[in-house]
Amino acid sequence: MKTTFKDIPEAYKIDSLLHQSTYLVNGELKQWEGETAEVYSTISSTADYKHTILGTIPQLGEAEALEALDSATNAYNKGQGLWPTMKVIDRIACMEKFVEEMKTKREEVVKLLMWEIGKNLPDSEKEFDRTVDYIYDTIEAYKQIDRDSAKFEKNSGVYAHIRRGPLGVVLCLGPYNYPLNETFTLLIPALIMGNPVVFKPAKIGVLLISPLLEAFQKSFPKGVVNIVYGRGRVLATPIMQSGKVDVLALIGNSKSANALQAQHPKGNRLRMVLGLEAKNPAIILPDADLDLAVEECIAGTLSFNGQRCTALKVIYVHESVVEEFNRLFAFKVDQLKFGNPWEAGSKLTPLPEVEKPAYIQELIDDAKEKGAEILNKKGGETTENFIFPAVLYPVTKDMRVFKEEQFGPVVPVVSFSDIEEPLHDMAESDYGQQVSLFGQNVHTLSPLIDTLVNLVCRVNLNSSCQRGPDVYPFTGRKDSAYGTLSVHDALRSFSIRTFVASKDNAYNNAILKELLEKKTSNFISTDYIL
Ligand SMILES: O=C[C@H](O)COP(=O)(O)O
Repeated sequence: MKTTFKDIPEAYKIDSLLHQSTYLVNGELKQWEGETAEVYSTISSTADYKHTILGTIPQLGEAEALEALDSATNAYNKGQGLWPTMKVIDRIACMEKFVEEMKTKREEVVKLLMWEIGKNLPDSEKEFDRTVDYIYDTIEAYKQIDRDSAKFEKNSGVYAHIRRGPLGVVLCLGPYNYPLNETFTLLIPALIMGNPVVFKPAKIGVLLISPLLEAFQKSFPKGVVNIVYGRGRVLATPIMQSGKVDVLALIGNSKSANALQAQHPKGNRLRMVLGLEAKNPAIILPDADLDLAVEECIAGTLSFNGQRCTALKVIYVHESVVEEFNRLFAFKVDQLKFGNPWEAGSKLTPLPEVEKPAYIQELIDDAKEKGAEILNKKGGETTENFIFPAVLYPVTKDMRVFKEEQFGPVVPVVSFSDIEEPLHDMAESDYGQQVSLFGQNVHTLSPLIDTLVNLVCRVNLNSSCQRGPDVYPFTGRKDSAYGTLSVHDALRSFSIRTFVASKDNAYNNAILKELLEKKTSNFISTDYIL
């Protein structure tokens, strides 16, 4: 498929290059006149369907990174700064102002999601709207946090009121596949709990943050949100080495997380909230509804071209139904429409990572050399920034596509004769996020689910894997995650529980009453008896 500028509808056109020349530090939108880097677009604007230049972003240096860090450090000021001591209601007001400002930028951000990362229009709109909802839900959850905690059982005569407060300065690094939504699942809870943030957007999906810079600047006190652009090793390394980061919040890969953690003087004792790799399997049992399994596996493996940590990355099918599954699945994959993100029905879109098609091709070649075949007619067809998903079968454990997190459009199918085979692989895997289980017999499913919940954190019954709804815990075992995200859990991940204890309940209650009347900075739940 070829596309030229003339094919791009007026509403989605970008007429000139986008030069982001400011960054946000200490409440100021600072002008940058130094080195810049080109940002590429995944959209074809030329007949030969190449990645094209969309604009430029600043490449800040170590000095600017440390300036941003100092600004956040001052806003925290060892827990005595403006942000951690601000009254709860005032912090909520900042967040409410921000979300109102953000909503005015929907059109711009959605357009950039399409141009920068190639996410199709419905999913780009969903990413924006889901983020807005996430912010509102976070505000509501914050008002309720810990209210429903169980009371302490033992009556020792010590009375307490429980509080929840911030942890300190957060370094926030987001992913390219959900540059707005997933980044904000770190940023928003961190902020509302009273933690100032230094945020560096990912290399891809960076310009779409620009329309929001001003909203951040207008809504939060100085130093609370700092946004810097540039190379991770230039910016994040000195920030981590300074030892001033209290929480590393990252969605990305474990290699980066390990490297950053090692740079921090506190190393293993550093608090972290991490969303990392996964190799979520689908397991299709002999009695599965195959039509349903195929539909769900299409969405699970290939939504946003498979570039989701929650994507299904290997499909295990019982040998008794593998032939039928493969036939139905391969046929459906070939029906998926490839096109630019705004085109109606585009399920597959150009890939934002320049090197991704070649990488996927390597996985295909390796699998073919070791005995797998491409089952679908279009599998492996390429243009410069796209490769049509290949369904590979039979995939075996020695193949790279079985071992690596492909994070792209290629689907390995493995057949099994005994359920112990996929269970064994899952137990041996470095990852443990989710699984999709397809079957109908309750007596077979229930013991299996009991086993699976100790291998992963979410079992999806007759449905594909996903993060949402955002009120559910989002986490993983082993190298898949550290800490838990979701509207409610993330508030806890970015805070610590403290309490005030007294043997005199009347006195404790009087203090509590006073604090509540004055509107405190840390959320106070109801009182407890220890
Ligand atoms: O890339 C990982 C995301 O958490 C996936 O989120 P999603 O399941 O909502 O697409």
